[in-house]
Amino acid sequence: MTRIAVIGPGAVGGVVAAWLAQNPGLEVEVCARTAFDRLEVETPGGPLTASPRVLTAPDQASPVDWAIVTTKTYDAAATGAWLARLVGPGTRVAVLQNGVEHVERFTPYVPAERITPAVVDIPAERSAPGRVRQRRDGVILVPDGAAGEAFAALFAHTPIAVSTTADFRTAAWRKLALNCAGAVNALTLKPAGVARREPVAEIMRALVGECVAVGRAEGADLPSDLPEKVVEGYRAGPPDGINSLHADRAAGRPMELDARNGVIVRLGARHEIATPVNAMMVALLEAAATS
Ligand SMILES: NC(=O)C1=CN([C@@H]2O[C@H](COP(=O)(O)OP(=O)(O)OC[C@H]3O[C@@H](n4cnc5c(N)ncnc54)[C@H](OP(=O)(O)O)[C@@H]3O)[C@@H](O)[C@H]2O)C=CC1
Ligand SMILES: CC(C)(CO)C(=O)C(=O)O
Repeated sequence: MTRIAVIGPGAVGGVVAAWLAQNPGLEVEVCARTAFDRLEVETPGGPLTASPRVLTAPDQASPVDWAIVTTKTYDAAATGAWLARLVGPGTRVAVLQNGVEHVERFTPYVPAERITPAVVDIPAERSAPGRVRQRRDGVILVPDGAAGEAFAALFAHTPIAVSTTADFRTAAWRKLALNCAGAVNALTLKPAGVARREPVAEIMRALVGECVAVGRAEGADLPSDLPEKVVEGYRAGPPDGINSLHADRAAGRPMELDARNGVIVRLGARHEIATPVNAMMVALLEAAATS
């Protein structure tokens, strides 16, 4: 029996835990901050339920085969307290978060060679603890190699397409390009359809243009038409789709501003690349969130 702990069963974690728990060969538990009875996920194919064991304090945890991190990037320290109990000699840690610093964020708690970074594209929204709407079956990308393959195998029974890539860096920067544009939704508190306004799309293109410049300096292979492609993607998707930065601001939670826009400014400064539009978004959203 493979033991899996999902740390942070929110939107992404709730989807992942519920799907993994459908395989009787996997023993799934969730490490939660807020307790709930069971997971109820509205998937593209219909309702899905699961009743994994719910742990609410790190001292209830013991070593597992896989620890899957699905907390927000700003909750890394609290996640580290779970990892201290969950990681034993054979444990692998998969980090399913946005941004491009999956490994750096967790090396204070786990050796880098134990960490499998993952790019997650599963749009999901949480309405209450344990209740999630999964908008698409979704995709997860992990690096080539034994750990990536073992992680992908965990999802073989699910409709989530998990695959490995030889160029994880590029995959992560491509996702960051999509996410940095989403700051516009958090600022306006308007879902994806706001991208249909041309002046708003122009701001999104500018955010992504800076991301492309910095990503290339960091070694990612990013096409010049990515800003346009990102806008097209927003316009083609459900107009009422709410990204997780927007969801955080709307709920009064902290936002992953540093991981999604601040990182472009930080790494841009290292390469002497100007990033005024991302810096402006960070400044405005920080100010908007401060009472
Ligand atoms: N939502 C989406 O569509 C997508 C999100 N992502 C990325 O995935 C990551 C997770 O995002 P998302 O699922 O939206 O986030 P959510 O806020 O929905 O879920 C995070 C969960 O972590 C829990 N948590 C916080 N602190 C702790 C703790 N100390 N111990 C245990 N659990 C804790 C929260 O608990 P509580 O219930 O108490 O708040 C919450 O359930 C982010 O990096 C995000 O950018 C990537 C692709 C899509
Ligand atoms: C782009 C999107 C909505 C889906 O994968 C996302 O990454 C998020 O909400 O954080």
